[in-house]
Amino acid sequence: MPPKFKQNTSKAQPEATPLKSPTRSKVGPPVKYSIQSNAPSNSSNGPRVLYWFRTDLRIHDSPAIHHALSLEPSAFIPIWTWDPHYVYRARVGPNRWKFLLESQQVLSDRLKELNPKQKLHVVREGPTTVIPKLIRKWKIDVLVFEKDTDAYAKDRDKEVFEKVGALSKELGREVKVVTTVMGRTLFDPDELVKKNGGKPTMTMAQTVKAAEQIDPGDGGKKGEPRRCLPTPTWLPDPLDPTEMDLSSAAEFQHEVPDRKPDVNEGQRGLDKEEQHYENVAGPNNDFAVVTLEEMAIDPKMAMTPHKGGELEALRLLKSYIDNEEYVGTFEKPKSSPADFEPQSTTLLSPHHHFGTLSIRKFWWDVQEVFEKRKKAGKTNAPEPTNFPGQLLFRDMYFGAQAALGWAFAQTQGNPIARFIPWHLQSNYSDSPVGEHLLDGTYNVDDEKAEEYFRRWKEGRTGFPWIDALMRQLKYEGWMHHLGRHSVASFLTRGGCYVSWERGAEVFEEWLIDHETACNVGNWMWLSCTAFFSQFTRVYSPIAFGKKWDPEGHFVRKYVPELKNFDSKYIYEPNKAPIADQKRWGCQITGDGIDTGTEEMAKYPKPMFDFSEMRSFCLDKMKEAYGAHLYGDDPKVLSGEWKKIFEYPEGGVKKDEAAGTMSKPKKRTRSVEEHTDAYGTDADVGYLTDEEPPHKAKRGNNTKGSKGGQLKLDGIVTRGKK
Ligand SMILES: Cc1cc2nc3c(=O)[nH]c(=O)nc-3n(C[C@H](O)[C@H](O)[C@H](O)COP(=O)(O)OP(=O)(O)OC[C@H]3O[C@@H](n4cnc5c(N)ncnc54)[C@H](O)[C@@H]3O)c2cc1C
Repeated sequence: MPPKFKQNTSKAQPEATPLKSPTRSKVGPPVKYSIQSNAPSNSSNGPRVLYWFRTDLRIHDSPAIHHALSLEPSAFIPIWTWDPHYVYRARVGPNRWKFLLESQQVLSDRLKELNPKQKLHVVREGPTTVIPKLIRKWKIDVLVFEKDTDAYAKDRDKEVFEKVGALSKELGREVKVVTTVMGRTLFDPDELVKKNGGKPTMTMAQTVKAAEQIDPGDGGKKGEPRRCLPTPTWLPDPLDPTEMDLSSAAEFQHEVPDRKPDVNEGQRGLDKEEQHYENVAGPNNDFAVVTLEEMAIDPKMAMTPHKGGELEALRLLKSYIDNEEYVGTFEKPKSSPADFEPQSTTLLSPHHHFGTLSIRKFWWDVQEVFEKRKKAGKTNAPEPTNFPGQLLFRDMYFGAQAALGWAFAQTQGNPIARFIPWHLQSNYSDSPVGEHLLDGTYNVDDEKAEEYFRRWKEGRTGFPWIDALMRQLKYEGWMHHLGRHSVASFLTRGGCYVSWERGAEVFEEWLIDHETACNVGNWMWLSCTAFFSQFTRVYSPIAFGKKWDPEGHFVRKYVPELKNFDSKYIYEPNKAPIADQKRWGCQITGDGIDTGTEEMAKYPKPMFDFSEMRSFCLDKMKEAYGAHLYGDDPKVLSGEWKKIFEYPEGGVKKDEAAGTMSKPKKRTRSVEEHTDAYGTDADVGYLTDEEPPHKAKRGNNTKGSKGGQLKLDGIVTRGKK
């Protein structure tokens, strides 16, 4: 008889042997739960288990699935709840929806492979209302899900706990709620915080020190993430279809959510009513995965070439792991932000976010490569710039977020966020879950800053490196880490002097790998709000791209109107003689709204003098640092900071003459003295001042290939003819 779990070890466990103590094998999985290897049929007297998938859309190395199956269920019902919070209140663009829906479909197919009666049951209602109803209707005994330390998730899960507790009393029988360890990070973020003295993890050193005190609980060493768990090879049945059917349940009152406010309204694209909440089990009453069309999202707007789903994640991981040289020598600062097809880093981040790839599998597979290389006398790249270091950075941000909750993702009330009187600051409102939460709007204190922000977002700043990166983000949903450095520095302290929160919101909307902890943490880092403070290190929007990609292949792909420009002008096309601009089919003029014609495109001039704005920002940063204010300071919360920085009380602050931001003061030091083409994150070795060699290049890297032009059909629309 086949065991319920596939053993990922060289020594398969003997059949019908419940494992009492965890054992370790080379690649990993100690077996924490007893494995019953009876015939693959439902246990007749086991509990009915409702399994709630969230950010764990996989069957490999899943602590919660593992636990659920160890209960030997008489029925196992895997669900996904279609939470209106993510549909209407969190910013999610078409690309991320596409990635999620693909991931769900692949998961559903994977479940079906394990048992033809199984699938992912998508229930189209918020979890806090639908779960108690499902428990009642399906006579569930145990609800199982994986822990999540995101601020929203914590509140939501607490509410589910309370509601199930109340239901349990009402029904007069025990309904258990089991939350298993978090599978989305290497270490439990709450544990990291505990071992860090109750404080947010703010540096790599703190994170590693805290991790070193955590026992993985599987026989492994302190400081090591726990080993991977086996993949199930069989699943129990759900209930029979008549019992599953919700349409016939008179007591099942489907709650259609309030659509307003809908922060995603502008990007649905199809001129039709949304249908995804019409029926709790979908239009065919079969719990099918929602479609983009049902959400009124135009599939043409979901252009990302990056595919969701566990199989793609495992395929990608294997392709890297098979390339031992790449894994062993990978150093983030040496990977090029200008590489594409393939990119220079793994692009596994969206899979980590949705849990289509276990973060621990990535960790342990890399460790195995390191071991192999060590045995062969080869050296491996050092932490933190190597792959394990990258994963630890991720945990660091999760630890910081876990300690601070909602406050982590905003300035007001945030004790780690240095207060900087940026333009376009967030508006706040009191809220039932806490004081001073972002209300989703921002204050346009300066029209010019608003224009800079719009042009940055839409990739029409007139700086081709910045515009190429922003268009890559918008259309593909991903950007290399150092590209993110460039555009984040440019929007905040190294160009536009616009609040990091505006940038984080755009990333939230467009990234397929959006992860609040990492996004907010990195935006605070790049804007020198928290984690990093060397604000004199500014990325040049010209020199930085040029260093990596002198020929401008990346710019030519994503800003195709410049594709014929000579390399000499590709980063500063405004400097090209007019006759050449005409010859190359693109005039450098305007603000980028009028994109010209097929015959003669238009690309904007730089929207400002970078050197001037850089100096202006440096002065402002110096002033802000001098004031020593943080987000939780009473002067920040009360608005008294406006007096300190002579900030306008409200409305739009315009320069008398031209409606520009208050004039940049001339600095005594030259721009060159400050402008560091690479920037330096000495603390973490993100970047070095060295010439960036393409050391950790992937096998068939096509950087520099002629085939790199992007066919941006429908992207860069040519206006009037
Ligand atoms: C302004 C800004 C915003 C960001 N927003 C996000 C976000 O929303 N979600 C997100 O996952 N990452 C974010 N990052 C971090 C980083 O840019 C991405 O994780 C990385 O580029 C993803 O590409 P990759 O999978 O090829 O990374 P790789 O270089 O292959 O790294 C492997 C994995 O390590 C993790 N990782 C790598 N670098 C970081 C980092 N600095 N912080 C946290 N985790 C890291 C990711 O899970 C990644 O998949 C942001 C960085 C910046 C500067």
